[in-house]
Amino acid sequence: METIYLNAANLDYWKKKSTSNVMALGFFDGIHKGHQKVIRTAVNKAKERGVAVTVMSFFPHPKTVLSKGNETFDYIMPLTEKGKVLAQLGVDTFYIVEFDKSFASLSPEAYVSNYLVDFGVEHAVAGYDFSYGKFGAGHVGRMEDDSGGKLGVTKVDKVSYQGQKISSTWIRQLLSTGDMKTLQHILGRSYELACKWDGRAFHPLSQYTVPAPGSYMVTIETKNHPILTKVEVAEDQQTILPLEFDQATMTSGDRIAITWHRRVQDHIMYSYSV
Ligand SMILES: Cc1cc2nc3c(=O)[nH]c(=O)nc-3n(C[C@H](O)[C@H](O)[C@H](O)COP(=O)(O)O)c2cc1C
Ligand SMILES: Nc1ncnc2c1ncn2[C@@H]1O[C@H](COP(=O)(O)OP(=O)(O)OP(=O)(O)O)[C@@H](O)[C@H]1O
Repeated sequence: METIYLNAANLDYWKKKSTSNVMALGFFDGIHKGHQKVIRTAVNKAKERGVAVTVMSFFPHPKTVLSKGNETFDYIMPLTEKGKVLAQLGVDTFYIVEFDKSFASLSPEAYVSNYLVDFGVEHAVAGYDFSYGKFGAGHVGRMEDDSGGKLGVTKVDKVSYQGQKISSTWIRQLLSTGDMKTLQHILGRSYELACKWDGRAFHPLSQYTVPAPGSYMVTIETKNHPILTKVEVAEDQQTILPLEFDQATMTSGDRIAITWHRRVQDHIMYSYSV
């Protein structure tokens, strides 16, 4: 899979390089089951048509740009990780548009014309609530008209879990309460984050969100093999302490994947001597 960072300076170059494709649209933080349905729909449409499948996302998140920098934003996964998951789902090209004020102020029609039609998109796929263009005024129901009939559009219906729409916002809430079990259901996989080991504790790499402080069962990649063990997330949520494994198996400075299974019931062990 090729990853292409688009901005005003290189836009024309990449337009010329593009070929016919089916494109999935959205920010896709966390790539949960709703996102997966959008992307799989695009992959299937592209296969039917014998063209490439592309994803167009943005960076940074629109909220950080449109809130005048006042709002902090917790990313669920960095772009590199997003790219890996998209590649596994069968995406050929991953476009990341630099989301700045001038891009945000494009009219819905200008966005569809300059970023979809001009990029060889013959069919676009987005979820039922995808919005685009200045003030988020464009929505998936009018995209075909915004393109002047030049592209077809598939709108993917809402994917829910226990009656609630699966969303990146919900993932952030589950991380903030440490509910890794529900998170597993809405991601369709266990939550994973990459860390560095400093000889004493793990520290998350940037653009991951660490679950709420507490104890968790996790799988850690060590030198030789993955181990199932227990860790404690400290109050600062930047320090993850191993509770029960042989620290000699770790190599300092490594990029280590931690897969989160469940929160361990907080309890105090009393011992009595009689
Ligand atoms: C060209 C373009 C312009 C946008 N302008 C605005 C805007 O002015 N205000 C806003 O709140 N969101 C704006 N957005 C963000 C969208 O409304 C939406 O949040 C974003 O495309 C992510 O969609 P998703 O959350 O469905 O993935 C814009 C998006 C695009 C693609
Ligand atoms: N539960 C869902 N069912 C179907 N489509 C979805 C679902 N969630 C997101 N999508 C679609 O996936 C794409 C990416 O959406 P987006 O990144 O806004 O996800 P989100 O989970 O809704 O995020 P947020 O919680 O920040 O609004 C969009 O086309 C959106 O419509």
